[in-house]
Amino acid sequence: MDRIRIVGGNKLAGSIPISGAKNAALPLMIASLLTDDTLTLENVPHLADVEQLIRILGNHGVDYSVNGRREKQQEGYSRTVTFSARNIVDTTAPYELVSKMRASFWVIGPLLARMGEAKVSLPGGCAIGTRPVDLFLEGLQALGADIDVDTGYVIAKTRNGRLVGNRYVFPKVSVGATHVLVMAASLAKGETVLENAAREPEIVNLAECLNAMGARISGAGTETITIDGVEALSGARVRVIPDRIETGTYAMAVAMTGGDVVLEGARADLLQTALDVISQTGAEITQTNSGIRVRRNGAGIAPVDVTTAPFPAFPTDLQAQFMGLMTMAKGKSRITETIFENRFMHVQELARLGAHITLSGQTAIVDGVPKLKGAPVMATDLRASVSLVIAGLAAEGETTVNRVYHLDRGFERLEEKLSGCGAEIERISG
Ligand SMILES: CC(=O)N[C@H]1[C@@H](OP(=O)(O)OP(=O)(O)OC[C@H]2O[C@@H](n3ccc(=O)[nH]c3=O)[C@H](O)[C@@H]2O)O[C@H](CO)[C@@H](O)[C@@H]1O
Ligand SMILES: C=C(OP(=O)(O)O)C(=O)O
Repeated sequence: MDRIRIVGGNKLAGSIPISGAKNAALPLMIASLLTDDTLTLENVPHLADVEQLIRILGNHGVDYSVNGRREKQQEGYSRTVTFSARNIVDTTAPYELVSKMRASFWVIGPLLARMGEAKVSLPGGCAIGTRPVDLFLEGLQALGADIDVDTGYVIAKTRNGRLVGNRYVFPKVSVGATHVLVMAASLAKGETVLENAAREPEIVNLAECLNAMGARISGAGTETITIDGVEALSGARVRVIPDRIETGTYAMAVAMTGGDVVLEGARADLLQTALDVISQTGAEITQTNSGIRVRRNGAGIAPVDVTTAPFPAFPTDLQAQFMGLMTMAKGKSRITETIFENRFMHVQELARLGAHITLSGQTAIVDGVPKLKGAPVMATDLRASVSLVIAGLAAEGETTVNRVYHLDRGFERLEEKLSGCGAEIERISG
């Protein structure tokens, strides 16, 4: 199993290209199931989750081809990928495929809307909480689907071959359930109004994609989304937005090690709350023509309290990384997680590097220390793993991060991007 070896202490300086967003690319790829035409996606990141979803879509009959590459771009960087679901050959998404990645459950929306039926295994994914699917099922039922759950599978059928538009109020904000209902309602008969919908930029990217395919969606990015269903969707060419979580992660790395880095292609409007918080810790953040510049000189890291919440608030997917940064703050900070009940798996690993953190329910109290010391660590999920990388970059001596497959789910060429800015970081295979 691969490991990442880091020798900490170097400031970061230079530029890091920000990849296409994993969490936007996945729903856009799934949207290809809604049409028998070709959907071309630009800026698709080269990640394990993307490869896994390609396998899942392939099982339903989706062909794909990689036909474009940015100039001077090396193998493995974000690329243009074409998806074609001319014939759906299977409406079942089996356990063996779906259990590896939560977002693969989302195929239920387009399969049901286009084919009138879907049988999809209950999902797996990162070990960050129980992650039920009740809102998906309730929402699809509101659009007229009959749903059964049997032997680990959700079996969904339309009554007369087509979903029917309706008003649905999410009892709780859910990114995934919003993606699924927006996709499903696009092909439903009549109008759907989704209230208390997720407002994440990835929802906006999906709505832009569906509208380019001929859907009639308004209000994406607000809490009320209106979808006027159409009979069929066509192909389109759409660009995946830059990854706001990767952006925030590298910004926090610079805020922790010190230095001066331009995050090429990053968009501040996708993570303004997180950038404001990083500024409060003492880093200087400016939007430039080419991206976001992050600088921190010798001044110490100021402690800042944060609470995760749905967009536009501070994202849960940056909570672990921010905790990494706060381990070396000059004082105490409180980090409260409100989205997932078990997203503190990094706490005990950060402690191995010398961090002082105590947990009180859903709040972590981080008592900053003047220095961390390298150690072998491992994490059980994607963002927790990268928080250990950030802490390792600032720690004295050598840190080895095990279970790199978590990082490969969501960070394209992580060690290359960081070593390009002066970090001593390498992958050790085997
Ligand atoms: C691939 C992808 O885009 N993943 C992101 C997506 O996950 P995902 O879409 O799974 O997250 P949700 O927004 O659905 O989850 C938010 C909360 O709602 C709960 N819930 C959700 C659905 C449901 O049917 N019932 C229910 O109770 C969840 O357990 C969680 O407590 O949004 C999360 C919240 O920003 C991010 O951390 C993930 O990185
Ligand atoms: C939790 C995440 O992904 P998933 O929803 O696929 O588990 C993530 O991207 O941080």
